[in-house]
Parts: sequence; C-alpha cells; structure tokens
Amino acid sequence: MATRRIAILGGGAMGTACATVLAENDEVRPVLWVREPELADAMQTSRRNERYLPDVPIPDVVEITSDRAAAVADVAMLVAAVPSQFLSATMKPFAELVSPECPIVSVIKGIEIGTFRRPTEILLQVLGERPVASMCGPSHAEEVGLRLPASVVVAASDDQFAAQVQQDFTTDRFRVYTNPDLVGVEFAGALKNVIAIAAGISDGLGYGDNAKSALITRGLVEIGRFGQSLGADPETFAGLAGIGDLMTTCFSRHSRNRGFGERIGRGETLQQILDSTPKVAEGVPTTRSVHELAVSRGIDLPITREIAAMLFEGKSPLEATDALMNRPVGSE
Ligand SMILES: NC(=O)c1ccc[n+]([C@@H]2O[C@H](COP(=O)([O-])OP(=O)(O)OC[C@H]3O[C@@H](n4cnc5c(N)ncnc54)[C@H](O)[C@@H]3O)[C@@H](O)[C@H]2O)c1
Ligand SMILES: O=P(O)(O)OC[C@H](O)CO
Repeated sequence: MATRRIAILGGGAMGTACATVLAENDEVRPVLWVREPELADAMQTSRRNERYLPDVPIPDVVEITSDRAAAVADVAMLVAAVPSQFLSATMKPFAELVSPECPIVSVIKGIEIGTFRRPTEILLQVLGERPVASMCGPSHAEEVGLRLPASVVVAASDDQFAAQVQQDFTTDRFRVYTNPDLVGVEFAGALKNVIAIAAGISDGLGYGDNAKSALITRGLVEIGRFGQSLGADPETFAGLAGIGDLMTTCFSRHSRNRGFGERIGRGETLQQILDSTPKVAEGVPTTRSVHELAVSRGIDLPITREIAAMLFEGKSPLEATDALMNRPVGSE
C-alpha cells in the first residue's frame, strides 16, 4: 500500500510527540520541520530533541529537516505545532510551497494577541481556503512521546477530514475521538491554559486542594461562558478538550502553564520566568487575548481578570486572592 507523507511544522515538544505517534502508522511517512537548523542537525544525529523533549527517542522513520520546501514536498497533510503567537509569521513562507488543497490539522492551544484569531482562523487566512482541523485534549508531549495512554478529540471543517485525522493518529496508545465543534475545541484548548496558570499560582501560594479545586471548577464555568458567547457548543467543555485537558494541565508536573503560575505564586516576575526557558507557556499571551475580548464583549470572567492583573498590571497574588474571595456572593 502507498504511504502518505505528513509534515509536522514545528519542532517543539508537541511537534516532536506528534511525529512519534504518526511514526507508528505504517501508512504514514512523517517529516518533522524544525525551525532552528542547528537543532534539526542535532536531532538527526542523536534522534532526540534535547531542547524541548529530551526523554523521548525519535523513531528512525521520522525525517527531520529545517528546509521548508523539502518538508512540504508531496505531503498529503500538514500538522501545525507552532505556538499561537508565532503561527502567522511561521506559516507565511510556507504559503507558496504548499499545495492549495492540502489539509492542515492544528495542535495549537492559544488565541492570537490583537486579532483574537483562533489557530485554524490564522491558518486559513495565511494559507488560503482548505480543510482545517484542531486536535486538543489531555496530551502532554512528555507522556505521549513515551507511549503512555492518552485520548484526545479532533474537530474539523468537514467530517471527512476529521475521520482522516482520527485514522492517521490513532494507535493502540493514542485514542482520537471526533467532535463536530471546531470553535469549542479550539477555545477549550486555549482557555484551559489561563486557568492552569491560576491553579499554579494557587500551588505556589500553598493554598491547598480546596482552593485549587474551586479554581478549576469555577474556571470551567468561565471557559464555558466565554466559549458559548462566541458560538461554541457548551457540551464540548464537558469533554476531553474541556474538563479533560483542564484537569491534566492544572495537576501535571509537566505543565508549563501550571508551572509558570507556581513560580508567579512564589514571587518571581513574568520577565524572570520568560527569560529562564525556551519553552512557551501559551496561557500568558492567551490571558491577554481572552481578557481583552471578554471586556470588549461584556463577558464576566473574574479569574481571568485577576490573572491578567497579576501578569500585566503588577497586582500581587495576595491582592488577587482578596479580590476573588471578597466579591459579592451569588448562586452557582
Ligand atoms: N507541550 C505539550 O505537551 C503540548 C501538548 C499539546 C499541545 N501543545 C501545544 O502545541 C503548541 C506548540 O507548543 P510546544 O509545546 O511544542 O512548544 P515548545 O515550548 O516545546 O517549543 C517552542 C516552540 O516555539 C518555537 N519558537 C520559539 N521562538 C520562536 C519564534 N520567535 N518564532 C517562531 N517560532 C518560535 C520553537 O521553534 C519551538 O517549536 C502550543 O500551542 C501548545 O499549547 C503542547
Ligand atoms: O504544558 P502545557 O501547560 O502547555 O500543557 C500542555 C498540553 O496542552 C496538555 O494537554
């Protein structure tokens, strides 16, 4: 049987993990495009991504390149795995290299600052009209890359493409469900990162299990309120992309967003944390996007508002705690 070449664009942790999953499918030849040429060279030699996912061996079948044209030549599908704020600029040079009908699935969880675009909206505007999909859910790259069981959801612009993504990615350890709600899946993936920062701040302050569980529960209410106001199906937030990913991100030792929040809670500044690692915490820019969009639309998001005030306005975690706990009481 002829194999299908699939290009993963983005050599961070998630792009690398996606390549390892696709490598298990005998009908797929994965090629991983890595932005940094020196990292691509090192990965070809060591078969590891020492910068972003050091503990995961990369199967020999995965082609690794930093050459854009070579990466996307004759591909049947693209996988976008670039942090949301870099997506537009990263994809522009690919626009004249990829065929007009080539479908693309995003594993990106964020909302672009200023434009408020979801990842698939960016992809459509930069690459032109084509089938698009978003695959989200509890899927830390560190665990996926080691073949620990994980389940995710894919939503697409058409059912046929969702089924194709499901078929390409499903393995005996990576289970892909379909979902018809593209808007909801993308908002769920982006907003859980904001709440994970809140959960991490709670950890850093030593607030305990009650506080964190309340933040997660009321955070899910905020995610649903925001998503529904912008056209999502509320049921999506009860699924893998919603509560599923929210739980894993708020509790995981792997989570960059929860870990980022923990450091804020312990007293480090935004800039200190950003300067300390090449890894991207999507919840930071997404907090700004979600907060601004919510204010402009009159959507009440108290937790998001306090995270934005801590990150961008110098409010202290203790002041934010007081602000959240001393609001007028209401019904659930
Ligand atoms: N890491 C995970 O477990 C995981 C799981 C599911 C989804 N995601 C999502 O996947 C997306 C990619 O995240 P990741 O974890 O792979 O990233 P990462 O933090 O592991 O790597 C950073 C990535 O950003 C790129 N980058 C850095 N500076 C850049 C610049 N100036 N211009 C363009 N690109 C630049 C790097 O090349 C690298 O690909 C995010 O939206 C994330 O939310 C991540
Ligand atoms: O490490 P985080 O916080 O970016 O979370 C990664 C994934 O989104 C978890 O599903």
